[in-house]
Amino acid sequence: MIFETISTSNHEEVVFCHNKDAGLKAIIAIHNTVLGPALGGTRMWPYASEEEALKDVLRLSRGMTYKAAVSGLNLGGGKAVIWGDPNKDKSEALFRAFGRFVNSLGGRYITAEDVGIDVNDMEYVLRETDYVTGVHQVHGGSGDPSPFTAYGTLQGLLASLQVKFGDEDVGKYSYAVQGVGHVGMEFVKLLRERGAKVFVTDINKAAVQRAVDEFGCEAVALDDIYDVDADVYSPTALGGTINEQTLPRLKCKVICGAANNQLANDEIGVELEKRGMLYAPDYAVNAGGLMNVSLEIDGYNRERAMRMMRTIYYNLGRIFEIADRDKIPTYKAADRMAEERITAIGKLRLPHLGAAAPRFQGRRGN
Ligand SMILES: NC(=O)C1=CN([C@@H]2O[C@H](COP(=O)(O)OP(=O)(O)OC[C@H]3O[C@@H](n4cnc5c(N)ncnc54)[C@H](O)[C@@H]3O)[C@@H](O)[C@H]2O)C=CC1
Ligand SMILES: O=C(O)CCC(=O)C(=O)O
Repeated sequence: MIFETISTSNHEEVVFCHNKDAGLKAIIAIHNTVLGPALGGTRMWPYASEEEALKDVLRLSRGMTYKAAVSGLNLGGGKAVIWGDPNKDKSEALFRAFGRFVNSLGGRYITAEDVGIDVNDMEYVLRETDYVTGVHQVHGGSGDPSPFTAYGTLQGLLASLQVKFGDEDVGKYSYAVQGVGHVGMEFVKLLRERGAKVFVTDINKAAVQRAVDEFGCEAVALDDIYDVDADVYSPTALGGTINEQTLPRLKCKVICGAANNQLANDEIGVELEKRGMLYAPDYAVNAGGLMNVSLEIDGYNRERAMRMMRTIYYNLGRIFEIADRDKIPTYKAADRMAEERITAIGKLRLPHLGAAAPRFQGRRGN
């Protein structure tokens, strides 16, 4: 059953990590390393079952392959999940045990933050392996990638507004933002700074209150976010929120947010197209964090990172052009762009085997 699943999703390697003393149950999935080592964050979540955790890590790691490819990065796709409650189960031992597993892969997989994980957790991982990014600036790292992901999402939004409305006046439009965590809070701040009307929701009531008090957003109940009459829906929490149940409720003209795996399935992408809703493919929009942490490999440079964020605008423009040219939905255009690059470069290079391990210039003892 597991081999069948892995073979259907075309993964290279899936590692089940277990350490009883540390209470670690984690899965690292390496989807594809044709373009380079697999870089992708670690998610900590109280999954209902092992199947759910496996399904999540497989989808997320595949998405990373496409994200790196479409963004022009020399990176493959991988991701990890730790099965646990981020509010209760974190410890130094847990993250160090996890770090050892990451290290054992010799640089084929490089980790970073995702949902439920912050820069302090990566501090422990760094004690066990160099193959971690998004580490504190004191170590020569780039810190929390979320503000970059949010800024990159803004670039994707500008490209989307341009295509849909013919202008890039963020403040003229209204937004329904689902999830005000690390990325979402930064994103609503950027929207409000530009004068936009912003509706927010989150399961974390304190986060919603902060978005209201500090940034002047309007709170809506969790499920009501799908019914809000806003121009743009921004999924910035977990994946799969655009599905058969929510689609008929959405009134927006543009979908542009930072969450990974927003579409429940490909048919939803086709349906969005039919309904004239512009879908900005998630992995192209939310690549800012990946771009930012990837710069740690050669020596982090913030100015370079900010310049890279702008490429998201052009990547989205290219995706929309392909969709228009080939008369295909935007999700498919993004997939096509990514797959063409992997195929072309794959003909030139063999899969990354760890021989040319990432360097991590300028960090710690380097
Ligand atoms: N942190 C980063 O740089 C990147 C994050 N992403 C994606 O962006 C999304 C958000 O990531 P982060 O902000 O880092 O995570 P986070 O854990 O800081 O924030 C997620 C927020 O979503 C909320 N949430 C969970 N389920 C919800 C629901 N059903 N309805 C409303 N709110 C809900 C949580 O309470 C939390 O506040 C995730 O899908 C992640 O994979 C993608 C690229 C990079
Ligand atoms: O931004 C990060 O934490 C690394 C990249 C990543 O995991 C993602 O883009 O989902």
